[in-house]
Amino acid sequence: MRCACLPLESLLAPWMSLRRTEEAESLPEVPEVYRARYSALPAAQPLPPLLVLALSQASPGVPVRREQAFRRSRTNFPNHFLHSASQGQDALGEAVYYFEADGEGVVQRVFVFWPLGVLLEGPPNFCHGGCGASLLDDAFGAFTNTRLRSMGLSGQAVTAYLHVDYKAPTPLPGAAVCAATLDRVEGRKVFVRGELLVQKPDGTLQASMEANALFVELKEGFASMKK
Ligand SMILES: CCCCCCCCCCCCCCCC(=O)SCCNC(=O)CCNC(=O)[C@H](O)C(C)(C)COP(=O)(O)OP(=O)(O)OC[C@H]1O[C@@H](n2cnc3c(N)ncnc32)[C@H](O)[C@@H]1OP(=O)(O)O
Repeated sequence: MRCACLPLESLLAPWMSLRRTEEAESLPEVPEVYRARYSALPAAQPLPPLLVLALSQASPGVPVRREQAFRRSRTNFPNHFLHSASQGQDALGEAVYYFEADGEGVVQRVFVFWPLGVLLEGPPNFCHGGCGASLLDDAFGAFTNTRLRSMGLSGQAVTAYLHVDYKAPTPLPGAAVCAATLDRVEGRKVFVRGELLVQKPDGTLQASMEANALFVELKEGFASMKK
């Protein structure tokens, strides 16, 4: 039977080998809500097909808006765990963050595409569970903090707990999309839920991990980020 899934090269290339040239490039302006953490995609960088597939399945008929897609700013966060220690040839590739906002500009969902190389292994040929949890935590953090900022709040919240259910192995090499959305809010407490999606051989998406988390907005903010 012919596999309907996206070919591996289209999942990984060119995102696995992308190297930052932020300073050298003239990139489009990024809206203030996203600017603290994200920079625009270079004009020549296509949206990853797996990300487009996840978006079209989550919101059928809604056009994908390229200007809502970003990458993390390495200039602002050079030491970020997922973009320093664990990134590189055959490990994590370059993430693409896509934010969905409502008519008032309030962030409602985030989708984060990650190329996954063979060096992320836990079980043979499958992604380490701790790596998947990190990717989900990162997507949940991206969602919570940009959502708060889009509502005029501090955008400085941290994980209090993260619960992950591993539903199926995540194949390597491969790619995944982490999706995060709001569960509920109680004061400073933001409850988030989401999943890590991979493509099955028949081309459909499957949640290989499901998660929920509590983020707490910091009373005082990050000491290092006082304006
Ligand atoms: C210039 C601008 C630039 C902006 C740019 C943005 C930068 C934005 C960077 C984002 C970055 C994200 C990155 C990814 C996410 C990480 O990886 S974050 C790193 C991992 N997380 C941590 O290190 C957090 C460590 N924990 C803490 O600091 C503190 O425990 C917390 C979570 C802030 C809470 O402390 P607190 O503020 O003193 O609040 P506390 O009164 O203890 O609890 C508040 C409420 O939460 C509940 N709660 C707290 N913990 C729990 C728990 N584990 N279980 C259940 N309930 C709990 C409490 O029961 C309480 O409930 P209520 O009584 O109000 O109903």
